[in-house]
Amino acid sequence: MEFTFGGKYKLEEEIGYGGCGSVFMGTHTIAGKEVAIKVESANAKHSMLKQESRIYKTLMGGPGVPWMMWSGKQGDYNVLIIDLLGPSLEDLFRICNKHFTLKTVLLLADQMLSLVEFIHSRDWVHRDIKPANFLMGPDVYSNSRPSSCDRVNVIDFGLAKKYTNTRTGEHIKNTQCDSHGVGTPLFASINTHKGEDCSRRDDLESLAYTLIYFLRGTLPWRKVKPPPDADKNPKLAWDKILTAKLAAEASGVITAGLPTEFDIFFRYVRGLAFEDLPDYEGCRKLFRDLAKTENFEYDGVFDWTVVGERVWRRSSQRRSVSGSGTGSERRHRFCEACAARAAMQTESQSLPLSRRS
Ligand SMILES: Nc1ncnc2c1ncn2[C@@H]1O[C@H](COP(=O)(O)OP(=O)(O)OP(=O)(O)O)[C@@H](O)[C@H]1O
Repeated sequence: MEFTFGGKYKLEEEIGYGGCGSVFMGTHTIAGKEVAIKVESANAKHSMLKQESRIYKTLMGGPGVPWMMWSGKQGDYNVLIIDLLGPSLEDLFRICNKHFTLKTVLLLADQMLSLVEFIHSRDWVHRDIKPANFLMGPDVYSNSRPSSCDRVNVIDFGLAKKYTNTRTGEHIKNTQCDSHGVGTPLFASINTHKGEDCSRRDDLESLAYTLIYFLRGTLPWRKVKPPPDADKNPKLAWDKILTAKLAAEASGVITAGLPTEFDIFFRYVRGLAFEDLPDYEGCRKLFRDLAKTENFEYDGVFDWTVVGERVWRRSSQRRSVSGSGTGSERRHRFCEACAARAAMQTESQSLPLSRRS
C-alpha cells in the first residue's frame, strides 16, 4: 500500500525516530525530489509537530535551516515535510570512534554558533541543543563548493520557545518553576536543571557541552545512573545529574586538559545573566583565533570527509539534493565515507588533549 502526504510526497522507509514520532524518507511524486517526512499521531495531547511547523515558517530560508515544503494533518497524523539531510553529528561522532579532532570541533563550533545566533535573532530559544539535532547537508547558498556536504543544519524545534513577549518585544522575565529541566539531561544547562526558564544563555551552555563532548568523547556525568524511582518521577534523575554537573563544574573537570578557549567559552556562558545578549561574534573569534594559531583552515574538510569523494551533489533544482541511487543508499555511502576516513585516522592526527592545562 502506498501513502502520499501533502498530495504529492510518497512515503518511503523510516530513517529516524524520536520522542515525537517517526521520520521517513519521501519523494515528490513528479519532481522526484527527496524529502524527510516527520509524522506524529494526531491524537497526541500536545502536538509538538504543529509547534515545530510554526517555528519552521519563521526560520526557514536561514542558512542551515531546512526548508519546510508542507505541514498539516492528514488522516490520523500530523505531518511535517522538510529537506532531506545527511547524518547527524551524533551519527558521525560514533562513526569516528567517539572523538573529533580539534580542527573538526572548531569548524563545527563556527557554524553552530552562527546557527544558534540565527535562531535567537528570530526570538526563539531551541532548548534541545545536542549533537543529534545537527545534521550535515549540502550548502545550498554556496557556489564555491556546490557539491560539498559541509553545511551544519539544525532540526527539531519541538521544544523551542519564544524568549520575547510577542506583544511588547521585551525579553521575558525569569520564572522559577518546580519542574525538572527541558531538553536532554546530558546536554541541558545547569539553570535549566534548577527549573529556571530557558533563555539564550542556556542554548549556548548546551553548545559548550556539545563541543566538549566531541573533544573528550564523553561528559563527566555521562554515566550517572538514574535512581530507582526515576520512571515515576523523572525529576529525581534530573536532580542526580545536576548534582554531578555542579560537582564537575566546581572541580574544573569539565574543561580540564582541553585548550583554554573551551574553558573561557564555558565560563563565559555560565556567567551570562538570564536576559543577556551573548557576544556570538566574540565567541566565534575566540575559536577562530585558536584555529589560526593551530594553522587550521576553514576548508570544509572534517574528520569524516574523504577528500575527493563527494557523496552529495547539488542538482540544478534549488535546495534539492541529488545523486545516483536512492536517498538511503546515499546516506549509507556517506556514512561509509565517514567510516573510511575514521579508519584512516592515525593517533598523531588526533588532538593531544593534555597539550594545554
Ligand atoms: N530532515 C531530515 N533529514 C534526514 N534525517 C532526519 C531529518 N529530520 C530528522 N531526521 C532523523 O530522524 C531523527 C529524529 O528526528 P527529530 O529529532 O526531528 O525527532 P524527535 O521525535 O523530535 O526526536 P527527539 O525525541 O530526539 O527530540 C533524527 O535524529 C535524524 O536521524
